[in-house]
Amino acid sequence: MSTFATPVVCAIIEQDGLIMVAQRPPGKRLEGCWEFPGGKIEMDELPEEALHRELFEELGCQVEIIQTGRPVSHVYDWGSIMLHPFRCSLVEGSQQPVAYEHSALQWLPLAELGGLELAPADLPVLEWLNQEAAKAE
Ligand SMILES: Nc1nc2c([nH]c(=O)n2[C@@H]2O[C@H](COP(=O)(O)OP(=O)(O)OP(=O)(O)O)[C@@H](O)[C@H]2O)c(=O)[nH]1
Repeated sequence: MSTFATPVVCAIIEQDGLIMVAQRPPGKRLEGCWEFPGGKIEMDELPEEALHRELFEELGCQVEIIQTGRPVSHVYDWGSIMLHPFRCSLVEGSQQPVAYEHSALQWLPLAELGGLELAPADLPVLEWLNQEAAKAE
């Protein structure tokens, strides 16, 4: 197995106190798991550029970045990823997200995300979100 970690971006899209999660479709790795939308960073692409591209392709929406999280690494049996998380909001006038590539989308309060079957790499991201929410209280 390669020791190179595939760089991936994900967006935590927040709206009216809720967070959007997307369900991975059948036939893909981690089928049925919930994730934050995003995807692999292409060669010569900045993480932020990948984020905007992936969200437009997958959900047809445009976002602005509220906060950049520390990248987290995770080793799957098929290889490693380095996941770059970004807290985002929809820009004014953006289309509401549409599940062009996922099985389903849902908007949930942060406290309910822990009850989902999340992609394992997302657990430290959830921890970060909980820390940020605690700071904001
Ligand atoms: N987009 C996204 N991907 C994630 C998250 N957490 C996580 O482990 N991943 C993994 O990071 C990779 C993201 O690449 P992708 O979204 O372009 O994946 P893909 O299904 O087209 O490719 P793949 O089937 O080759 O993995 C996937 O292997 C996915 O399982 C997440 O929150 N968002």
